[in-house]
Amino acid sequence: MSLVLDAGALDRLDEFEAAGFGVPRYNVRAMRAATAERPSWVHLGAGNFFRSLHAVVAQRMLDAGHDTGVILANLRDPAVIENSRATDDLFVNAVMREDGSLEPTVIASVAESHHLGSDAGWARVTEVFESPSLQLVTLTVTEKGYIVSDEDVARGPGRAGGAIPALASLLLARFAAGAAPIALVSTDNFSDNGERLATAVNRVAEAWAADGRAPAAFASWLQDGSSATFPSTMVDRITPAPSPAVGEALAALGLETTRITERASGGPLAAFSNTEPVSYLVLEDDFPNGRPPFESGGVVLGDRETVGRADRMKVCTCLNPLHTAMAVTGCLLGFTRIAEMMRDSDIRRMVVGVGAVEGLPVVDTPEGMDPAAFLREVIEKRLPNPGLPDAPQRIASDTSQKVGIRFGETIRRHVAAGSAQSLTWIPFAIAAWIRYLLAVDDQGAPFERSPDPLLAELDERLAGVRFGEPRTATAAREFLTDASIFGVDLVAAGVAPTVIAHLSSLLHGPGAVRSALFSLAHS
Ligand SMILES: NC(=O)c1ccc[n+]([C@@H]2O[C@H](COP(=O)([O-])OP(=O)(O)OC[C@H]3O[C@@H](n4cnc5c(N)ncnc54)[C@H](O)[C@@H]3O)[C@@H](O)[C@H]2O)c1
Ligand SMILES: O=P(O)(O)OC[C@@H](O)[C@@H](O)[C@H](O)[C@H](O)CO
Repeated sequence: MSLVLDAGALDRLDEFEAAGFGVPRYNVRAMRAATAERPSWVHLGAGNFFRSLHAVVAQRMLDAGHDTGVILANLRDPAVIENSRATDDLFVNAVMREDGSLEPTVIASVAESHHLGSDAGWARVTEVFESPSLQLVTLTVTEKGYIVSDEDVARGPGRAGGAIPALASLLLARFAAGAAPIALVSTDNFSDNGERLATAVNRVAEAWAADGRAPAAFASWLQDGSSATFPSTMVDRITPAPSPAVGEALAALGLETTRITERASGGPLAAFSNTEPVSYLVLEDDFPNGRPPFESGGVVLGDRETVGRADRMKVCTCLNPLHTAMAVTGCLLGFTRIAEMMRDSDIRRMVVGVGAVEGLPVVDTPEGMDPAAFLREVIEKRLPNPGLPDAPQRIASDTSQKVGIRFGETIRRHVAAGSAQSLTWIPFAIAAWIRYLLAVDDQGAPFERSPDPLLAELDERLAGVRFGEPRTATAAREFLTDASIFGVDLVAAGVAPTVIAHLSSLLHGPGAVRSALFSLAHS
């Protein structure tokens, strides 16, 4: 049977079901009409993670009887929304089980999708923001998406700038249209992501209010604590970019729409997402205009403290620091799959060292969760999942935006506990990142680094550190004082000497990364 995701697919869902695909249990057309009339949820940042987490949560709520879906908006590349519309905003979410089998589901919870760079898209999303029924906006715009440039602020309201000024402009329209309350929900991988979003949006609103581009009352409205809220979240589901192998497995089930294209702005686009079985969405329950019935979508709701602890457990201790350490060493050692790296005993020891030995002793325990059990599941099941096509190269993207979040909190806690000087695996991971930045792999061959907004600046700052010259490791000392990168001044924290010692070993020449890793793993 040949299964095609197109405008007629909604009439052929029985064929998808017969071929083994999960299908929506609700009337998709009725959901779209209800959403157009009473929009409730907008998502900004139409990436893979949205498809495998938010859209799945929305589908579960719809299956359980909720009647409105998600309005998807993307700012940057028009191809992202063109890709969504090409399949009538339908896609397949393929869950890759640890036994190698596949669980595909047709997801239909995206009611509309809009490119914010087009007149029509901006007008429709503005209209949605003006609607009193809108309850929340979620974001996955990557860590760098929260950077607000001075030019963005100077440009004033409109859609030309980055994600945060665009969001502030849409909120200004909401304020002008009656100022109904709203929750603004960051679902990017920061600890305390609610606060981070609030800081970014408020900075823009205050600057516009100060130079008369927005009423002063707009900035106060955003900050009064009850009109606009910024709930914290913990989000978790390892979602690699769509992989050709998963596309082939879906094609074997009869799906025709499995082509993967490369977007001009980088990254693949497909009519499917691929992800793991485990997922967590923990939300601070602070929605001033009401909220969808998230409980029926499998979401855990809690207070700020609970969510913050869950988030720090995952982002600062039990998952993302392991990922970052694996990403940079994996790229240096020539790996292209995380699961394969987990079969390497030295790398496994590094992962245990970063998470269990150095992270767990200073982690906060979130209510109802056990960090040691969470970490065990990450190390024993999730990272080694052979079906999950995750790559160190994906995870290495934007490391400059993440290294402080991944390691800074743990280092600060060790400083407070007086144990910072005993750290060795985290300093090794930081040294490996600097070694990675030299763009020479462990064989001595050049490799292409993953995108990162600071690459050019980092090259300049680390120009004195040279492959094959271990003594140049000390040239990184000044860089290690930069708390805006590392979340803490590593020299003041007493961690810099260990980083420099590791970096010196890593700079010895071909084979030095493997040999330093081996020595540390066996010390
Ligand atoms: N993929 C995962 O496993 C995963 C899991 C947990 C959390 N997250 C969070 O979700 C984010 C996105 O992950 P993804 O897998 O969807 O990535 P992706 O590359 O598939 O999508 C990234 C999205 O962010 C937008 N974007 C990129 N740079 C931007 C910028 N400077 N300003 C505004 N928007 C920008 C893109 O247009 C796209 O919509 C991550 O950075 C992370 O914070 C991802
Ligand atoms: O998405 P980033 O860039 O913040 O980090 C890369 C990965 O560590 C991340 O995407 C994980 O897969 C995810 O956090 C798992 O929930």
